[in-house]
Amino acid sequence: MFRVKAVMLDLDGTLINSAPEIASAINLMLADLNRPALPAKQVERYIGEGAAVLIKRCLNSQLDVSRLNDEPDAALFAQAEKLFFAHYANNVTDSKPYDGVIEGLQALRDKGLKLACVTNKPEKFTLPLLQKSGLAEFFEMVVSGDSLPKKKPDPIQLQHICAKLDVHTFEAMLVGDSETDITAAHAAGCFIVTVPYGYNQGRPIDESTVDAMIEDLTELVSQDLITVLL
Ligand SMILES: O=C(O)COP(=O)(O)O
Ligand SMILES: [Mg+2]
Repeated sequence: MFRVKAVMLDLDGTLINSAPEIASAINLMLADLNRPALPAKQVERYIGEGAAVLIKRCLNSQLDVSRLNDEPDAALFAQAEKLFFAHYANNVTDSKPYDGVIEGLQALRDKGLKLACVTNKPEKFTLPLLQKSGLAEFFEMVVSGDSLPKKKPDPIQLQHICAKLDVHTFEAMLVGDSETDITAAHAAGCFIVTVPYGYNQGRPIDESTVDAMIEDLTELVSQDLITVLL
């Protein structure tokens, strides 16, 4: 049982199953660059540290795995980023929430918790996606990957949200799907709960690094994991 005033929720892989649309936009980008398409599951493994890291990994995917995060040629990267952003703008709002998300958010809000969305996704994609999927109304705050000078795994987004919501970080919980979320939550000093269905670079979550694991968002309330601090 965790005593909190606020719950922060990751977006890609926690609230929304965005990998299929991200993979198709990536493959349209690669086609424009005359490069071979990547399997959607491979693109999914590159998600989690923002658009720039995703694009770099896709451009480096033919190289030895140890060079996945190398800096590609700057002109090539700039061209790829422009193409990816243009293609992703066309399908970003097609992505859908996972089962249990709407019900889970409703139950958290009904308990009187303050809710915020924290994502490494750029803001120009985050906001339309939240609007179109019907999730925007649940959040008092949304902090995207380019809203602040740094993003997860840095704790700055979580610290910023807690300061704005007027809660201590130890009175807040992050619900996420990846080691990026776990590292950020540990650094901020908030609780971390994970879902198993998202994008953790192809690895299962290490249970010993989290406060709890849930199958879907409804379990936060149905399993009595949260007590609301007054
Ligand atoms: O855009 C990403 O890299 C991942 O976004 P997330 O932080 O919502 O999982
Ligand atoms: Mg995520």
